[in-house]
Amino acid sequence: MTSKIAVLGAGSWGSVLASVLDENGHDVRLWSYNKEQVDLFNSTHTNPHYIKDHTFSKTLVAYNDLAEAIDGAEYILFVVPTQVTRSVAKQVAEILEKNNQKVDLIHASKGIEEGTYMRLSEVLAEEIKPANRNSISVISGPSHAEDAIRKDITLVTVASRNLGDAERVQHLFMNSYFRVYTSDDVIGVEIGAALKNIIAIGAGALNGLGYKDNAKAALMTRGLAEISRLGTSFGANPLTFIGLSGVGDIIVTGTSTNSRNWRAGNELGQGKSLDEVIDNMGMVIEGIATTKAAYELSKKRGVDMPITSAIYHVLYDNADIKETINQLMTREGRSELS
Ligand SMILES: NC(=O)C1=CN([C@@H]2O[C@H](COP(=O)(O)OP(=O)(O)OC[C@H]3O[C@@H](n4cnc5c(N)ncnc54)[C@H](OP(=O)(O)O)[C@@H]3O)[C@@H](O)[C@H]2O)C=CC1
Ligand SMILES: O=C(CO)COP(=O)(O)O
Repeated sequence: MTSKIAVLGAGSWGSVLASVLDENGHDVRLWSYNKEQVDLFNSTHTNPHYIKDHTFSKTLVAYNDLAEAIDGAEYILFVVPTQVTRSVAKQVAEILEKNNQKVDLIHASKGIEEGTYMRLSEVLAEEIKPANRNSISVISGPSHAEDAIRKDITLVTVASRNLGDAERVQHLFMNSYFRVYTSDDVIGVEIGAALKNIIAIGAGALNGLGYKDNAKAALMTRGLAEISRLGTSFGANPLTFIGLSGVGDIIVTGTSTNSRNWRAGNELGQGKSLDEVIDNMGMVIEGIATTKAAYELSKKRGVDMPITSAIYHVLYDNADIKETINQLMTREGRSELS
């Protein structure tokens, strides 16, 4: 069965997810707020700033008018950067209300909203009234756009409070190279997805400083331990953190030069300033804002997150990275599982 799906955000991941859905035969409308990008996409079927050397199918059409993109849609998939999701959701809410339209919501973004410390399913629930929405799902996992667009094997998880809703979303995306598992642990999937970006920045920084495999494995493992501590404090299932949205995503972003978060950390480790790193990337580095949100959240909730705290001080207090690592290494000894 085919569905009408609006994909909001035509950056790296939005255009790849739209392409997967288009290939699966759905009626997909890809929305971008950038008119030039939409015109280029529709005339050349390319999106060169975000996805290099790829021609998209002619059946995938981009829209610049949000109302046109979501008119008649059964599903709306949000793939804009975390910190602008609320503003896009407000625009969507207005249109849905006016149309008296009810949709299923999905998001694929990885972050925590600054200031409110909310997960994105919470942001969507707050902005879009129950009269205009059915389910809210999150799709997440180890999935670099650069690999998925080449149809490399990619496995992700879709989480929804109700497993039946997750199963419907699973069927939208599943194909021979894009395999989707279901979960009802929305909290765990969203927290794993958001916080792995902090660890990816750390792993990149270690690389930039010349540290080798032992150090990176240590950071990723202990990083996952503190993500899991924060997640379970909110009621997440601890097993989620050894799944695709936990260890899976830490492996892919903590070891790959495709990761913007890893690359940002690597450049910081090599001595570049944060402003230089952000200016050069030209794409969203979610881990920067999420480090601040997670650091503040850990303080509020009394959850020990030494790695997040160390990365926060490097990013926001200009702390020296080597000195910060030294402080982590000379902390009092403790039991691994405490
Ligand atoms: N890239 C990947 O491999 C993956 C990314 N993700 C997640 O997907 C989310 C999006 O990332 P990604 O696609 O990579 O990011 P990109 O930076 O590649 O693209 C983001 C898109 O959102 C647009 N945008 C920025 N601000 C606004 C706004 N206020 N309103 C509307 N659109 C806006 C950008 O436009 P412009 O650049 O013109 O400002 C751009 O088209 C992130 O949370 C990321 O963590 C998840 C899995 C994989
Ligand atoms: O989340 C991702 C892959 O799973 C993409 O990570 P980056 O945003 O660091 O590129």
